[in-house]
Amino acid sequence: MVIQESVVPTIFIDGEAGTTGLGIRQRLSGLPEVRLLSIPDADRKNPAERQKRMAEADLIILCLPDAASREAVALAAALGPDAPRVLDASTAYRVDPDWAFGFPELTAGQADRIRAATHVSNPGCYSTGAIALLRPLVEAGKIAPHTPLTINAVSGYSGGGRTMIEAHEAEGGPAFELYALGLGHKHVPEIEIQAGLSRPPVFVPSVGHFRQGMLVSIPLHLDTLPRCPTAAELTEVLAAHYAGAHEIEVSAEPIGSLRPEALNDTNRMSLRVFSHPERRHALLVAQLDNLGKGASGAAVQNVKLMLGLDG
Ligand SMILES: NC(=O)C1=CN([C@@H]2O[C@H](COP(=O)(O)OP(=O)(O)OC[C@H]3O[C@@H](n4cnc5c(N)ncnc54)[C@H](OP(=O)(O)O)[C@@H]3O)[C@@H](O)[C@H]2O)C=CC1
Ligand SMILES: CC(=O)N[C@@H](CCC(=O)OP(=O)(O)O)C(=O)O
Repeated sequence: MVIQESVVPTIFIDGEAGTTGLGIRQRLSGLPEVRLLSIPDADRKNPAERQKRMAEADLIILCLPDAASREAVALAAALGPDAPRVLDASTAYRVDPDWAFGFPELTAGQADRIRAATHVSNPGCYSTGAIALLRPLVEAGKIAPHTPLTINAVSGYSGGGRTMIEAHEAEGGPAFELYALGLGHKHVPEIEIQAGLSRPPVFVPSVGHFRQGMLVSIPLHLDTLPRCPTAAELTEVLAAHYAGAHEIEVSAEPIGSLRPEALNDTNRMSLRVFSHPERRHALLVAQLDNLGKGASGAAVQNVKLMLGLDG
């Protein structure tokens, strides 16, 4: 394809040297439809140099800690009419009503909201799995919004960014650990709001000594849900909701175990419903790459929507 230089949209990734930034850069570098601006390593934390690149960009992607993201948004806004559009990978704006939530498969019209938005917030990795499982079931009336829910999840250590990667790879981290045991993990608000719940779920994340990959699981007592649905009914709702979604598959394959790493280096997510019908127990499970559909892959999906490259 021959693309005229003048119409090629320009992107600046603020935080391109970090885990998520690098993943986005690698994915976008294969796209001839965009031009990537870069910043010398010595300047990557220099606000004036970053702002100079923002002024040249049509879209900036922020792959920074929350506080630095907020600073970057202010740097971009200060450009006034020349301000670029913003896609933020941090937690800072995921429940801000002025930002579009960057999960195109969330609900009808969400992809169009992302296409039209000036400010888009990329979902968190755990949140992506939990919201993908819950939102269609809440919308279909299978799970009542006030249902007391618990979400268990395990992530590879790359979910903790450079610091956790270095700790696990240099010093050898724990084989497995529960964390966020104050039960105040930063993803709870976005899961509650974007899944359409009216009661915050108990969220129990954990990290294992493997680089990437993730499982998010939600146990259900089916007889506490409206009209006691079967697992097959829950699967049908999910399958219908994601029927046209390229990155999300709903599997009914009968398997007895699941590994977090199965979808590594893809942008895909698999959703499953397991059950014990006599006990009326079910388990919803999402399997994804925390660095793929959980971060950089999702960001590139949003970039394509924002720049009209998804056709
Ligand atoms: N890892 C994951 O699975 C996911 C991460 N995210 C989110 O993406 C964002 C980035 O995370 P991740 O890539 O994992 O983290 P990393 O720590 O790997 O990368 C963050 C990058 O930002 C740089 N940075 C920090 N402060 C500034 C600043 N003031 N100005 C410019 N650059 C700065 C860091 O530099 P230095 O290292 O030198 O401090 C580093 O290169 C976070 O908000 C995270 O919550 C979202 C989904 C999943
Ligand atoms: C293992 C690990 O530490 N994971 C990170 C979540 C990473 C992620 O996807 O979330 P954000 O985009 O919201 O940072 C954590 O629990 O804080």
